[in-house]
Amino acid sequence: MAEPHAFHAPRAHGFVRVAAATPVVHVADPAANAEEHLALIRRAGEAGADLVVFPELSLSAYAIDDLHMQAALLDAVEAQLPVLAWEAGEAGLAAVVGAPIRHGDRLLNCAVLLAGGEIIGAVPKTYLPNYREYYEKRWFSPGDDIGVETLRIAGIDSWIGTRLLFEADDRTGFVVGLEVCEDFWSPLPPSTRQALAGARILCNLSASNIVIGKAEERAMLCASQSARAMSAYVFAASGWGESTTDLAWDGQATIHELGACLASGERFSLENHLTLADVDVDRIGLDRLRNGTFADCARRELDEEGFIRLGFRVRETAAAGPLIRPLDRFPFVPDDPARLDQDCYEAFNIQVQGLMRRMTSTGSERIVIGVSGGLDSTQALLVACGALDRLGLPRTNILGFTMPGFATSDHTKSNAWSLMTALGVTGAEIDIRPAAERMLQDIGHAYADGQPVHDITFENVQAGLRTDYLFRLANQNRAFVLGTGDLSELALGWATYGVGDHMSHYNVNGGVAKTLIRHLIRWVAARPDMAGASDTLHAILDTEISPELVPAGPDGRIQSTQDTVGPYALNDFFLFHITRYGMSPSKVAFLAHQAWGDAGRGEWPAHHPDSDRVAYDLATIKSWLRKFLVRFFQTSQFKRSALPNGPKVVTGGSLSPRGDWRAPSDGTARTWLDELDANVPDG
Ligand SMILES: Nc1ncnc2c1ncn2[C@@H]1O[C@H](COP(=O)(O)OP(=O)(O)OC[C@H]2O[C@@H]([n+]3cccc(C(=O)O)c3)[C@H](O)[C@@H]2O)[C@@H](O)[C@H]1O
Ligand SMILES: Nc1ncnc2c1ncn2[C@@H]1O[C@H](COP(=O)(O)OP(=O)(O)OP(=O)(O)O)[C@@H](O)[C@H]1O
Ligand SMILES: NC(=O)CC[C@H](N)C(=O)O
Repeated sequence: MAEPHAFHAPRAHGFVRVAAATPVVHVADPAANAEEHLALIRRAGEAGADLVVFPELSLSAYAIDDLHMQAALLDAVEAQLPVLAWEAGEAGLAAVVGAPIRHGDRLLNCAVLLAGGEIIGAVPKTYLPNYREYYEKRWFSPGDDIGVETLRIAGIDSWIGTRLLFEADDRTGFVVGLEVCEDFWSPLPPSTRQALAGARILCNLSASNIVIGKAEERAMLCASQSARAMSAYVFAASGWGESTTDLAWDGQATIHELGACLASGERFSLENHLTLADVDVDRIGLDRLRNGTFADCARRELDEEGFIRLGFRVRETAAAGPLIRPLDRFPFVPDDPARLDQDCYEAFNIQVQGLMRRMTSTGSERIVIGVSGGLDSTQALLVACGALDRLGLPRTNILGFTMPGFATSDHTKSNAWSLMTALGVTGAEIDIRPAAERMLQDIGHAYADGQPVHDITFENVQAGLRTDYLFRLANQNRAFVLGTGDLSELALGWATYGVGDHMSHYNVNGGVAKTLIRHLIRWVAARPDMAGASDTLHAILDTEISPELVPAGPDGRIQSTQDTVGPYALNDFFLFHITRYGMSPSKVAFLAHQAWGDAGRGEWPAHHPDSDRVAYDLATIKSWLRKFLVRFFQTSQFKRSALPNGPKVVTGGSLSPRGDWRAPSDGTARTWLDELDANVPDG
């Protein structure tokens, strides 16, 4: 069978497969514990893991009190380390195990990294809990004074210290920092400095007894440490089998990345198990790079002694297959209904307050808007109603104009009228066709001679005239023109420049992606005070997206936006990953294929119509991504460089030249297209 293309392996795109292990524990029985470790290391290797992390003191067990001081026990633990190191090498991964280690005349509570048949190094616990139910200082010495020292263990020379990081050979960004349980309950966890020194995967080996409410506290700490230290955080706590003399153990295992939970394992299980996730160390690196504060903090906080990186080897072959981590099909639309509700609430209020502020500062009491019966002008109109309501101004101060042109359908026009009526705004109609015919005639366009020429000029004459009317109506009514173009259209340059729908006095939609606008309209439609407009809003949601600038062809097919620019679902996916993280096109294609390659896999946002639950194969993704790259990097920046004001709304970023996105208006897409062609197969 032919080898799958390297493109299909998560590893090729900067992913590291990580496992948090929850072994069944045997009290003070290192040989039995080692058997459980061996089984889990093998299983992790079979699952394609690069790193497996065991709990604190996993070889001895944690709650064994004075047995920690028994020579036979300590010898037995040491004896298992080379055995496990060999197995880790066989499995092609790095294993981090918990062990009591003698160093000079001290006993240290250590995390030990094993790989390639070797004991690579050990990191001692810095903060030993000695309060309430904890008595660790009775047996252990804190390791905070040990920077980097040699360690003689099981007859082998290795390294020990709190200034150790571990770096996989030939795997950019696979840099590991280790800490032990209580370390991350301290106000300054050692992993913070490890991250500042370059670790992207922070591991916590824990023996954290369970009491009610504690699992949530741990998850909160993991989420916050992964966010604050801009890292992945792997937490593995002891479970079933630890002594219940005075305490109980739930075996909590979680993997977080940049504040979000990628995986969390079953608690209170009686079986050995692994919690797996693919950590995106490439994304962590990209995020650190574009956040200067991280590097500034490293410069301030790291002293001259610094950290030593110990290299280790993991398997060279890269397994293809599905990515093990949550991946949103719609990066701007959360799948969780409660989260989506919250996002809609915030987005709508950001838009409304943006407009209110501009109205109060300019003393404007009236708004002029072109109402097409399409999604964008509908959303802008709803925002305008929200702003005027909150300002205590009558909705009749919103002057809505429907302006049929050569391709306006009765359907959208009647939706525009129903909407304006239901919302109680002042509606009016201006037929732009006579003016458009006159302009086409004046400029000598073939259409004026009766020829069916529907070129860009023909389109932009209509879009331009609408804008011309709106601006003059604004002068006449002491109003300002409300813009409607959304974030996705800005990314694609899908608007008529200057004298066209590109321009307005203030645009509330410029920060909202098209895929989110749909949900915002649905969210507003569900409000009790919107009952009168709800049917129309749903009719608008069900209408195919079209500029309606070119008349339908002989087959009756209307001008479809998505037939030309590609599905907004894909374009928004590309936009998010390219602008938020600066990911390369091949990685974006890989992620898009993982998210969209199989309609039956993963979550869909609430209310997403069944008929739209489609899949895109790699060839389709590649071809639309190519078009997106040309539009985004080459042909549309000049439109974004001259953008009306409007609020940033989504975390993905805004495209305002005064905000998140500055770029030259005379760039080329070549670098991105070359990368796409070099690294993405055709199918
Ligand atoms: N880098 C640059 N710096 C300065 N100027 C640049 C430029 N690149 C092109 N230009 C000039 O810009 C002009 C082209 O831009 P522009 O006039 O905007 O025209 P263009 O982008 O060619 O066309 C507008 C497109 O937007 C679509 N549209 C319009 C209105 C509403 C909707 C909708 O459904 O949302 C869609 C419409 O179907 C059409 O495909 C040319 O005259 C060109 O010379
Ligand atoms: N027939 C029309 N009457 C009034 N205004 C229009 C008409 N067609 C377009 N416009 C104005 O031009 C803007 C741009 O048109 P466009 O087709 O992009 O937007 P839309 O129809 O509101 O939404 P969508 O692009 O989601 O279909 C509209 O939002 C609207 O303000
Ligand atoms: N093993 C430990 O370091 C346990 C202490 C930790 N603070 C806990 O609450 O679980």
